[in-house]
Amino acid sequence: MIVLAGTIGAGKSSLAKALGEHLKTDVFYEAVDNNPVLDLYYQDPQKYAFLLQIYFLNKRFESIKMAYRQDNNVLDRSIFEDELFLTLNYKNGNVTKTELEIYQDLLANMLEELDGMPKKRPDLLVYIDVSFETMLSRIAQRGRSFEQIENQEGLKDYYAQVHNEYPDWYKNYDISPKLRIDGDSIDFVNNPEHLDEVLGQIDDELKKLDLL
Ligand SMILES: Nc1ncnc2c1ncn2[C@@H]1O[C@H](COP(=O)(O)OP(=O)(O)OP(=O)(O)O)[C@@H](O)[C@H]1O
Ligand SMILES: Nc1nc(=O)c2ncn([C@H]3C[C@H](O)[C@@H](CO)O3)c2[nH]1
Repeated sequence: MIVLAGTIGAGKSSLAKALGEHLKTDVFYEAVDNNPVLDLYYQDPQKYAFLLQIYFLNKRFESIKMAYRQDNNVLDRSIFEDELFLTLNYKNGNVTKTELEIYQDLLANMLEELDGMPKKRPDLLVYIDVSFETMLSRIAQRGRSFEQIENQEGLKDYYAQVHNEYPDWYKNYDISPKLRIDGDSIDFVNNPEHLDEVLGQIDDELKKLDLL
C-alpha cells in the first residue's frame, strides 16, 4: 500500500493514477468532486472548517478500510495529513478548542481501529515536494473555481500557511518508510521520461523494502 502526500496541487492525484496503472493496482482518490462541503469551506472557513474535517476524515477512513483489506493499492493523500489542516484551522480561529479536542479524540479512536486491520500502516509514503510558486501555478492550472486566489481574499495567505507546514510534517512523519519526490523539476504529467524516472525511484524503494 502506497500513500501519496503533499500540499494542495502538488500532483498527488496525477501520480496516484500513474502509479496505479504502473503497478496495476486500485487507486483510492480523495473525495473532492462530489464533496458537498469543500466549496462552502472556501467561501466561509469559519463556518465550515469543522464539518469539512469530519467529512474528509470519514471519507478517508472509508477508503482506508477498503484499501487495507487488499494487498496492493495506492491512496491519494494520507489520513496523517488531516491533522495538519485541522491545527491550521484552529490557529486561524476557524475551529474552536472543543472542536479541536473532539476531532483529535475521534482521529485517535479511528487510528486505533487500524491497528486491528490486516495492514496496520502504509508500506511507503511518497511525498511530492513543490515550491510555493509551483503550488500556486498548479492550482491555477487545474482551475477549480473555489480554489482560485482571485476569487477569495486571504486565500493566498492560507495556501502559504499550508505550504509552510509541510516540510516539518514530512520530517516528523515516522509511521512508515518514506520517499521524497521533487515535484518542481520532475514533470511526471507531461513528460513520459520524467514519469519513468519517478516510477523508477518508487520501484527502487519498493525493491529495497522487499515489496517488488
Ligand atoms: N509534476 C508535475 N508537472 C506538471 N504538472 C503537474 C505535475 N503534477 C501535477 N501537475 C498538474 O497540476 C495540477 C494539480 O495536480 P493534482 O490534481 O494531481 O494535485 P493534487 O496534489 O492531487 O491536488 P489536491 O491536493 O488539491 O488534491 C493538475 O493540473 C496536474 O495536471
Ligand atoms: N481544510 C481542509 N482540511 C482537510 O483535511 C483537507 N483535505 C483536503 N483539503 C482540500 C485541499 C484542496 O482544496 C482539496 C483537495 O485536496 O481539498 C482539505 N482542506
